[in-house]
Amino acid sequence: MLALLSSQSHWLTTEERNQVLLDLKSSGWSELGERDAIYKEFNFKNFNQAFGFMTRVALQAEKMNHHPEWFNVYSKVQITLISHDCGGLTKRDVKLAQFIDKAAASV
Ligand SMILES: C[C@H](O)[C@H](O)[C@H]1CNC2=NC(N)=NC(=O)C2=N1
Repeated sequence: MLALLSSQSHWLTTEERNQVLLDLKSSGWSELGERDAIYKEFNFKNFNQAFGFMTRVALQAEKMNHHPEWFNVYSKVQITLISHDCGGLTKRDVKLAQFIDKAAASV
């Protein structure tokens, strides 16, 4: 059962987690205090760019069946990533965060 759980949830080992958090923090993500989640704010030139970015992220999220918590006003997009089924940060969050950074860089 434990093996099943860990393979389904893609938990990070402590070592992976430390390395990954270091990388994510250097690219502007931060750890949330109240939950085991990561957060980043993106600012674009206008709504069109912000929503184009969100569209690309949405398609990837649907493909991964892993969806962001996000908030958009005009050119600003605030994103929180957490694996709800696990109640914490997993490899799926890391993978989506990396996709999100690439998508934001290519706007
Ligand atoms: C039923 C469906 O598989 C689940 O609700 C998925 C959808 N997307 C999800 N996204 C995130 N971030 N966490 C989840 O636990 C999650 N669960």
